Amino acid sequence: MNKNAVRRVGKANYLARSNHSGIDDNNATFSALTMQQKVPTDLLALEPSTSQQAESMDYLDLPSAVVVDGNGVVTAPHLQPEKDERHATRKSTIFAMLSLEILMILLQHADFLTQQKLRKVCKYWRAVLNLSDLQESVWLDSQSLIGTHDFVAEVYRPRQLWSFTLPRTLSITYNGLFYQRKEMDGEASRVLRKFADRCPNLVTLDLRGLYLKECIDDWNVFFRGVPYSLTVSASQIVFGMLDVPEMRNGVAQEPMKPHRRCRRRTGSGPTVDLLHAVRQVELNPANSVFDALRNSVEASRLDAVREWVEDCATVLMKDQRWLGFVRAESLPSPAIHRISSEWGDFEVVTEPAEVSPQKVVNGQDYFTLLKFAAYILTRGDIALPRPTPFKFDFETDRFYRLMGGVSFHADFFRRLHRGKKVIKMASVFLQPVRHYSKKAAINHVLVIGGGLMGSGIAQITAAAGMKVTLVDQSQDVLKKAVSGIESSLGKVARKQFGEDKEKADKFVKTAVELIQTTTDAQQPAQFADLIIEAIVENLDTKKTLFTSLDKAASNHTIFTSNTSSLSITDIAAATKRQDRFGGLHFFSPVPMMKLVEVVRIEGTSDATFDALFDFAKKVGKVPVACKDTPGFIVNRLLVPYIMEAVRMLERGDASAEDIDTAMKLGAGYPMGPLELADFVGLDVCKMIIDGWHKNDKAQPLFFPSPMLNKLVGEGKLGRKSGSGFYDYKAQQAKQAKSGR
Ligand SMILES: CCCCCCCCCCCCC[C@H](O)CC(=O)SCCNC(=O)CCNC(=O)[C@H](O)C(C)(C)COP(=O)(O)OP(=O)(O)OC[C@H]1O[C@@H](n2cnc3c(N)ncnc32)[C@H](O)[C@@H]1OP(=O)(O)O
Ligand SMILES: NC(=O)c1ccc[n+]([C@@H]2O[C@H](COP(=O)([O-])OP(=O)(O)OC[C@H]3O[C@@H](n4cnc5c(N)ncnc54)[C@H](O)[C@@H]3O)[C@@H](O)[C@H]2O)c1
Repeated sequence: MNKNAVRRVGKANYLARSNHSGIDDNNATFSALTMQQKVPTDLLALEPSTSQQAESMDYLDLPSAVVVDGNGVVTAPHLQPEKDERHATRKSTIFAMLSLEILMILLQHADFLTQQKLRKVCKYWRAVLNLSDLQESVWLDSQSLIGTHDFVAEVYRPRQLWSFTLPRTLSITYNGLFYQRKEMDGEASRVLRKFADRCPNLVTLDLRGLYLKECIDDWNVFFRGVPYSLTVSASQIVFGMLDVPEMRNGVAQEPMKPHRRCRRRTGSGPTVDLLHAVRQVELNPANSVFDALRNSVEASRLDAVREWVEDCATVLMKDQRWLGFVRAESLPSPAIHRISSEWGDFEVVTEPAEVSPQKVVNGQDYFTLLKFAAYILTRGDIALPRPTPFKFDFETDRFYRLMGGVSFHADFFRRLHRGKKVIKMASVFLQPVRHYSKKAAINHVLVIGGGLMGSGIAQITAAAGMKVTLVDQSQDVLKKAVSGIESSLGKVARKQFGEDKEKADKFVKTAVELIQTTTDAQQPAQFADLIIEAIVENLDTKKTLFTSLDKAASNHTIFTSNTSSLSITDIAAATKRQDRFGGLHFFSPVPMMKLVEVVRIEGTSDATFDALFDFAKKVGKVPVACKDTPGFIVNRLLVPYIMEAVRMLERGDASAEDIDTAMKLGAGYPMGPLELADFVGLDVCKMIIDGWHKNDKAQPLFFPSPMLNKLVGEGKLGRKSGSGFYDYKAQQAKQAKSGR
């Protein structure tokens, strides 16, 4: 480890001064803490505020944790990860930019203060976020991003940005971008979109800066994918930022003015904070939602809080506010205009804010919020609302949903640092979060295997509006798959839109455009929310694939296999993500068969199972729940049935045609058993039966079939190869000619 990596600083100098955000009290904070608490003397504190300092600190070399207030990072562009080759190999390095305030809290509660004990910090941090792998979390305090969008775009290239493989968390404090609103249109919003694309499990965005209308559009884009979040952040109703005017009946009698300390500066600062205060305040103490909450918390009626949480959808509907980003309370608009004309570098947008009186927050309000959040965090038994109660209505922009995650803005702590109380509260906050995220959002699906099943799965997934990456071993197979998908989508479109060719074409085009193909599964695995494996029915091959995917994929990614006959448990054993593993057994032809068996192994978490169930519904299927028993439900019955038909044929008891006709007309099956075996693929049938035979040699039902083996040996795999029990060549040639 580089000697310079850890700087042991003197007591009076724990952290460099934070020169952003209009608050210069970090040293004061630390002094206060030093007096009150046993503050360490060998604290690792990296907050390089000059590039010189930053250079000497070389945090990329740290073994397990880096605590950097992002402010410093901007001044040290030479620390761009990609410029440092070591970065690429240093997977064990945690490049976490924790906010200074959180660090302070950690310091109070983690007696970690030696380099060796840094892991303890990680533990705490993990506890806060319930991250299973801190290595993949990045805390971006992007106050630092002010005026540095190029830098950001440069540094956080998709392949380089670790947060792109985040399991669940990326926190972006986004106020800086407000100040630089002109840039917001271009580079920054491009970067933002990338974040949003790549971090569908984004937990918290504190978008203080997204005040401007054009920013709000970005905001929309941003939040489409945010599944888990309750943001509690009223902090920007800032103490010390405003000269508080006389209030009558809760209404400011004159426009608020920026505090003299907070005159215009060249960084993020009061403008941002002030506007945040008027525009984007979550759980705003001035609203009735907050009152209800406060009353409950203060009266220690925790059940009422629970009710409140569970009921918040209703409350919000009634109040026409959003939880999380509650529709803003607003300062009296003259105040906005005044500030606007004084500071003059931003546009005032009054829409869609509702104008209503703004109360000034007092310390008690903060505590209430803090208590509330701490309570939510620490009560594992609270059933936090699932997304469903929140009508996630893109049309009306009600896009924010309350779910399992809770995030604080660090300003809670900043503002309260003087009281011991906050430390106490923070200790509550730091309790492990047991009940964290619920269901994963599935926006990007990686389908591996572009054969019969994989291409069908890719088709229906894209048709349902999700991004798909389809992987197979050769470009030829992929080309064939895409052309098959196009033609199959054409049939669906014809059925759906009849004569309306324009609509039909658009439907096909939109879906096809959502499908990308590649022969490399590793790269897209980093960005997928769900992986569906539909490759050859061979346990070793599947395990090899999953082992490599487990390394490449993001932590949050759910893995599934579409296996017909193998044990999902056996396949999942190749990975370290038993909780995010399950079976998704589709039926052939995928676009037409309505069933999906959702298979649960012992380790499958509820969240995973729910997400898979939901996914099946989202792609238009009817899911059924299955245990991981051989053949699940359908194949347990289907395999013996088809097998008996093949043996009947082998014995010469009846012809293929008669067996099939008999079962169609006598038992009402849409296809006869041999037709079906051809349809499924005789190689698939053989692999199933061979596998089961291997597992249970004595079971006569599973004895190999010479006829099946012969056909497969001759490359007669059924429909897909042009012949099997039947010959399809003539039929296929006819279809090709007629274009059907
Ligand atoms: C001794 C050792 C032996 C070993 C044996 C071991 C065997 C083990 C076998 C187990 C295999 C398991 C495999 C797997 O795990 C599980 C399975 O998938 S099992 C297979 C399940 N599938 C079936 O059972 C299919 C049964 N067949 C049907 O239901 C129908 O035949 C059909 C496939 C739905 C087709 O219906 P038809 O009416 O016949 O077909 P049409 O061609 O007329 O089409 C009807 C209608 O649909 C439209 N259409 C056609 N294709 C598509 C498409 N791709 N997408 C969308 N729409 C499509 C078509 O245009 C028609 O529309 P319409 O004209 O009606 O408007
Ligand atoms: N055929 C069915 O009716 C059916 C139904 C349900 C489930 N399944 C299951 O789905 C899976 C796929 O079946 P199918 O019928 O689509 O088979 P298929 O032979 O049509 O397709 C398999 C595809 O996987 C590709 N492949 C093989 N190894 C690969 C790898 N390591 N990486 C990427 N691609 C790879 C092959 O090139 C091939 O294109 C099997 O597990 C099968 O048991 C099949």
